[in-house]
Amino acid sequence: MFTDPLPGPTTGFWIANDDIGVLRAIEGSTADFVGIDCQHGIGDHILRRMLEIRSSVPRYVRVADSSAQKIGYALDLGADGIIVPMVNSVEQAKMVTRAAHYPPRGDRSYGPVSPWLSRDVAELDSRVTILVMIETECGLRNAEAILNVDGIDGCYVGPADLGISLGHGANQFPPSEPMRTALSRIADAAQRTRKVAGLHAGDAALAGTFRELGFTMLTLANGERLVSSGIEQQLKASGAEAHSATTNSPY
Ligand SMILES: C[C@H](O)CC(=O)C(=O)O
Repeated sequence: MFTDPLPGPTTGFWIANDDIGVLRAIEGSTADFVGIDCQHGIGDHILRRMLEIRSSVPRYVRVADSSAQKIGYALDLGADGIIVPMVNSVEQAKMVTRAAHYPPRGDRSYGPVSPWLSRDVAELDSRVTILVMIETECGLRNAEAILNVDGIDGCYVGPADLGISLGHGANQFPPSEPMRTALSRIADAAQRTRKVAGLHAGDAALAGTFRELGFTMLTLANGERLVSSGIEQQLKASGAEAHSATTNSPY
């Protein structure tokens, strides 16, 4: 849960497959957070192993959908927060907060799993951060009202999905002019509602551009791309021929 004053600029990475080693490397770095992708990336089965060891780097799980089952499962395993895809309305945002909190705030079912998790309901309830993904034309229209929902800590924008929904295409790295306008609207809505504005920057070199638009919480790359660029860098440093298959992927 983010409290006022909101955190300053933060930078994180995604884990999109079963790279527990890369996850531990990110957790041992100065990254501010890690996103674990259970929507397009890894399946739920590996999540338990990923979260069974405590980390001082917050781990936000992107759940597959906004169902109470997916949200409860990630939190029971010890996610510090959830990133919920495709949140388009106030009603959906309210359902998400209810699924993430125990009564009286919500209707989450009790079942902490990871050994290091507290068994105290109030303590468990207070550690949950909720980020909703604004990534459709409808979500953009309702962004301010969604962010205003009590219990929503902020938004996280998926530029590819938002670009597709607005008819500008998936490749928004760097963002086109109409995309910049849309992104500014979301960042401004977050500022007005005193919530965090997050976004996938897709490239470390674009971090400054997105920070200027008002996004404070950025992800730069996923584990596969981190490993890939590390391999390329090592080969180059040794004087060997260096190229990599995935370095140019936006995730
Ligand atoms: C890292 C994410 O997959 C970004 C995303 O969801 C997007 O639509 O862009």
